Amino acid sequence: MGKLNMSQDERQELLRLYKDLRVADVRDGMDWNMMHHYGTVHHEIRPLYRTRAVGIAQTSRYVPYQGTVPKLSPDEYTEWVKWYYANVTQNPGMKASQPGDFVVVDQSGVDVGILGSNNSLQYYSQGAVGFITNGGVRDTDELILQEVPVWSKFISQKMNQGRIQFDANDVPVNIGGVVIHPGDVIVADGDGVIAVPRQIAVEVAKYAHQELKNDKAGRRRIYEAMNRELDQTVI
Ligand SMILES: O=C([O-])CC(=O)C(=O)O
Ligand SMILES: [Mg+2]
Repeated sequence: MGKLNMSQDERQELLRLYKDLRVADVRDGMDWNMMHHYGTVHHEIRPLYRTRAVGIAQTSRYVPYQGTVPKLSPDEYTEWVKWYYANVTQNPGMKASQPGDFVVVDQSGVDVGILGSNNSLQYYSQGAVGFITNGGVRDTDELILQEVPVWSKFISQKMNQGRIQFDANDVPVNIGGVVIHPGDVIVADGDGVIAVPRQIAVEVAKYAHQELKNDKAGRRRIYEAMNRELDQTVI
């Protein structure tokens, strides 16, 4: 698969349209486009902490390691791990290409913490806005401290070597029952993750905003009746 063919104009427009939408609004916008069956990533994929992120999918896929681990001394193993990360797993793998990327990782169910506090911070510093994997994350205390927004299926203590290998970048991947294509819009918050196919993203945003607007007005009336101080969710 080649590089994503998306103009900067389209990218900026999609990011602008989705910036303030809640996952629930986007869900509604999909329903309003007869996409009831699609977009919602399985609810077992959860945020590490309460946060939100909106970005454009940058995908990569990993599969179980098909080789064997040679019998090595600990010092030889240090070298082997370097070789493994440079050639089999991380370095040829996930990346952030540009600001606004949502890093989407299909790790084929392998029990490793493919995302940790180091690699995710690196991609975050390069402009990635969020991370989702259908597998594990590790270094979770630091991920929370660093405020890197991550959604995952589980926490895993394990490193990659001997367990998982890189397969492909920029391909459609199955994340929690949704095929996420490079260029799809990803919205994630405390309610989980939803992916909007790029082809319908403008239409979906239109009706998502309709729902958000109605919801704000309705809750604002209740706030006022309660004499409750208004916050940014109702103004
Ligand atoms: O090294 C890894 O594969 C994942 C990790 O712990 C990190 O990036 O901090
Ligand atoms: Mg680490």
